[in-house]
Amino acid sequence: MISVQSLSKRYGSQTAVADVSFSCEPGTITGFLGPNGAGKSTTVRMITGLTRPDSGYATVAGLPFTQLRNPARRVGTLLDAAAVHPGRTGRATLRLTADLIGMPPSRADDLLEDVGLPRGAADRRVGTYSLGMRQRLGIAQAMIGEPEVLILDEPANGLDPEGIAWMRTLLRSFAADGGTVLLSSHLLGEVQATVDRLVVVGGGRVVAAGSLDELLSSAGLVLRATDPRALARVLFEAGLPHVVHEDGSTVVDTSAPAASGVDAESIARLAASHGLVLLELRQADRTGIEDLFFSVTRAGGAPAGAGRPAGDMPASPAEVTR
Ligand SMILES: Nc1ncnc2c1ncn2[C@@H]1O[C@H](COP(=O)(O)OP(=O)(O)OP(=O)(O)O)[C@@H](O)[C@H]1O
Repeated sequence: MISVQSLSKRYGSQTAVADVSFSCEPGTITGFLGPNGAGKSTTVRMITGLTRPDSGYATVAGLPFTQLRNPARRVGTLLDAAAVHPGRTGRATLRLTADLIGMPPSRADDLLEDVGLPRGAADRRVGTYSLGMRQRLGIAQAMIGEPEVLILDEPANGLDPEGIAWMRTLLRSFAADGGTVLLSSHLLGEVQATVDRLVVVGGGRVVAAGSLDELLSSAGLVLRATDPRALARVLFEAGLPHVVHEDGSTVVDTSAPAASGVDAESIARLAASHGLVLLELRQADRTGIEDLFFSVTRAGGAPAGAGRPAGDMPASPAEVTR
């Protein structure tokens, strides 16, 4: 469990993080998204005790990070994969960490295999590693203490598509075993395929938060019927806000209060009850998370320091900050 309560941080006149709150539950992967300079790293550094907040606090596994005894046994962190001694081998690096936190050397050897750094690579000096290999080593280091929480800053950086798929499987299995994951990333597609929940920041503030399904489905439902005009009439009579597009599709705005509780099934039943044949019925997530990302960061992502409160944002379907 990670709990972040009203964290704020300024550097001189620059607001890096302003009143950020969210929580990450066991068994879930939370994506922490935002454009460059949005305040992700500063927030992660405050959660992990590396940066002191001006106000607010964060707890991990029930305590402020700095108060955890042997924190690596509770919380695994990957904040900078480059911050590893280049002269040591991958195996020596992991064995040293294992020794420091009271884990057996065999744990290091097992993890090297698990993260895809077999003997040949594990016994080479880290200085010769590619960025993707360093990320794999960094993930192994984060997991070596068998923690219950993982906090990873841009872990997919430098991984090839096979590596990204591997990491996704690894994190999903960690969460399936009850682990909590906070994953900061600007790789929108990667986040979409991996996380259950999203916290999106812009200009140091949370501009959207919620489950992935909730945030994506807030774009609405796309319908296509054999008789689009009859469909529009039925939707109008049902009081459901909708837009008919030139290509013949109709989008029902399920984020509107009048459409509260409306989902694909209720729309399908409504159409069927009027004898309408639907050729298509799906969430309006064609551009998916990318659309969400740009809409919320445009809306709330004033440059850090501009001090624009989240409440000033134009109403947007993605505005479900809780
Ligand atoms: N040590 C520092 N001193 C001064 N300003 C800082 C410091 N650290 C961060 N900032 C500023 O705070 C803001 C947020 O930075 P932060 O690194 O947290 O963003 P980010 O979302 O992690 O960005 P990126 O994706 O580029 O890493 C930026 O405007 C940055 O310039």
